[in-house]
Amino acid sequence: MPGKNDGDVDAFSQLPVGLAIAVDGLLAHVNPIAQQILEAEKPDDLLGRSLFDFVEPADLAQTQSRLRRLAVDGTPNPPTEIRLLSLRGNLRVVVASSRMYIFQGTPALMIAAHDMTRMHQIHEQLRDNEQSLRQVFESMQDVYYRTDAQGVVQMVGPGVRRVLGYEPHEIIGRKAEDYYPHPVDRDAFKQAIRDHGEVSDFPGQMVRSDGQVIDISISSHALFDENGNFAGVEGIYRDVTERKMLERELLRLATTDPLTGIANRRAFLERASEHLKHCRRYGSHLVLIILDLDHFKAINDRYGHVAGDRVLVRFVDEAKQELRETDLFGRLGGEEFCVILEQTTIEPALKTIERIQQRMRTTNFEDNGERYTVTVSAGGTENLPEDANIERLLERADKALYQAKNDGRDRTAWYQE
Ligand SMILES: Nc1nc2c(ncn2[C@@H]2O[C@H](COP(=O)(O)OP(=O)(O)OP(=O)(O)O)[C@@H](O)[C@H]2O)c(=O)[nH]1
Repeated sequence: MPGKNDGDVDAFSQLPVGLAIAVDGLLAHVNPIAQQILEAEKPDDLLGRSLFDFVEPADLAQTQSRLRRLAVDGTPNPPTEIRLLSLRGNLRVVVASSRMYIFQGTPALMIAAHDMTRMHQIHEQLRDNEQSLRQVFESMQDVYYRTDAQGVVQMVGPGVRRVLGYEPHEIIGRKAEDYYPHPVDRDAFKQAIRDHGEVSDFPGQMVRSDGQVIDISISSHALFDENGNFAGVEGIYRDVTERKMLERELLRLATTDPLTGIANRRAFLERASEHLKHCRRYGSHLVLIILDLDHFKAINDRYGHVAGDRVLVRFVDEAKQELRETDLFGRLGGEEFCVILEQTTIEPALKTIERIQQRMRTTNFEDNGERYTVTVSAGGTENLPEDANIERLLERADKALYQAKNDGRDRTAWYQE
């Protein structure tokens, strides 16, 4: 016998939602979309079966209690997310609401369900993607950051904890330049961004929360608003302190004489050439002197190579006592050294060298139970306007040194035309 609402069923069936009617908990009617949701080929596959056969076990208790409540007080259930299992065993996510209904004269339950499975899958996927992105972001060695046009930090990644020792919220809202020990570094960075719109591996330094200054490398680009106005900078920076330390150490090893710690031949000649260029530009004076230990071969032969090394190291220490920080001092090789005294003339230079020679005359060495001293000969020259390179001065100083050796050693000779 048709019930008073039965005429509606056909109309409901046209709705773009899944519709199911259950009498005594058993499915009595399903529309095509409900069929689709539950992956049934024909209504008969579903009719007569319990509603709860299709509810995912985890959602079963809650669904049963909601439907029981509806049967008691008759108030329609608001839309709620429920997980279903289709006939093929696939998980379907629906948002369902239910109400009482009279079906063929019998009290029944009408359930309308909106299929959210695809949406749910997209959400899950997005959540997974977001989680992986967050993980990447969290474990990133670099610090992501974004500033506004005034250089105020708008966003900073969690890497800042490791690199600068601050929590991201402590940095956000502050000026990026507050963390630069040298304002010129920040100025150079801003200029590069202005000139090129981006920088890659740009060097700089920052101060950590514990006060330690670290070396950083920045790769960033300028941001612009919709009107094309400069709106800030976005990019990453990374801590390169260790790399810089290694680079400095490599440079030190490449430019230092390992025995005495002063400049090696190559580094000395490079710096000497710079000095000469500077003197030529400003018409200033410099004096170049080669210092050579006397009869050094005999020291090695008599007391051994290690004793010879000790003499070389001691000589450098003694000479340094008489030289100024600004004087250039290097080892040309073997027992041959070179000094460049800037902005000076022969007279004061001679006095400096004489003091070095005097120190060596009074420095006693003791090996194999014997005490001995080592003397030093020197040959010097001044720069001339026509000196185009440092080799010219070295040649002249070498000739003067030869003269000093010939004249009896332990003395200084000056180059004469
Ligand atoms: N112990 C030591 N000896 C070195 C080193 N480099 C070079 N020599 C030695 O220094 C000696 C230099 O000898 P020579 O060039 O003949 O000069 P010299 O004996 O000082 O004689 P004059 O310069 O004419 O006074 C050689 O025996 C080299 O083997 C070094 O790093 N350590």
